Amino acid sequence: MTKDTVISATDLSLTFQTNDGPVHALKDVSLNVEQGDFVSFIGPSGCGKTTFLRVMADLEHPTAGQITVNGVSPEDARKARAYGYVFQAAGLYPWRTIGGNIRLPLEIMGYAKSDQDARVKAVLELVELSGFEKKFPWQLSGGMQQRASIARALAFDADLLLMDEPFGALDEIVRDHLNEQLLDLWKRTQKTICFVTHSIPEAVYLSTKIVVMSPRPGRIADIIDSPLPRDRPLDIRDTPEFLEIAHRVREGLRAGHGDDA
Ligand SMILES: Nc1ncnc2c1ncn2[C@@H]1O[C@H](COP(=O)(O)OP(=O)(O)OP(=O)(O)O)[C@@H](O)[C@H]1O
Repeated sequence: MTKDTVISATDLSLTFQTNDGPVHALKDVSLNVEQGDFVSFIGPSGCGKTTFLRVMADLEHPTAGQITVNGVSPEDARKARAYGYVFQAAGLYPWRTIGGNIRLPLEIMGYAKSDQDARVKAVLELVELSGFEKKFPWQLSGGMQQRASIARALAFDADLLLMDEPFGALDEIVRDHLNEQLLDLWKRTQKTICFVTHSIPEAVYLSTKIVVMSPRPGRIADIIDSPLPRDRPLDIRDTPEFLEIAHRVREGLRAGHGDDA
């Protein structure tokens, strides 16, 4: 672990006790995420991707092993507002404007009105939604709503962004556009991003590191450090380098699937 290590997990396991017996959601997971990394977690349904993100966010507690976030426990990191969390659904309150939705956590935390105004303006610019502050969520497209939810997660200006399949429900063209915008935002802000996805092209296009996970129990099947440059036009997806990484991800997924593939 270096001074720039944001997430450090060692032999992390989490077993849920259910009526049907124990569910091993994570088993002996070890991973380091460094400052400025864009890390994607990819794997079949139920392999523990969301659980891992929730452990980072102190929303679940590991049953074995260690994890630190910015060098401290997830609980202390949460209290220090070390991360923003973006959910699969935008989850905006329909009776609040876009600005009002972004402002809500700042209001709850008691930020001064002038500070709230400045932060709302800044994050709307970051996600290219300036001018939409007074609109209601239903007046925006699905992609724009998801950008608003990213803006809300950025409101505290945390260096770490945890994103749980934020674009999964969007069509491919919108998703391509949001992927480009997210890469641009990541480069401009130099944030560290942990991103859950089911899509191989999305994982390869976005990431500096791809974590391939396998189910039953949730383990890491492969960690791929991407050789792609940080500047990535969308058509990089047609290059042999890109296709080679995508192939390795697919192989990792296949190997992890075992006999029931
Ligand atoms: N609170 C819980 N209680 C019991 N079991 C749970 C709980 N949360 C998750 N699980 C189980 O843990 C395993 C991992 O779930 P998790 O949601 O982390 O997977 P995932 O990889 O994110 O799946 P998906 O891609 O479908 O979102 C699954 O078998 C799931 O049913």
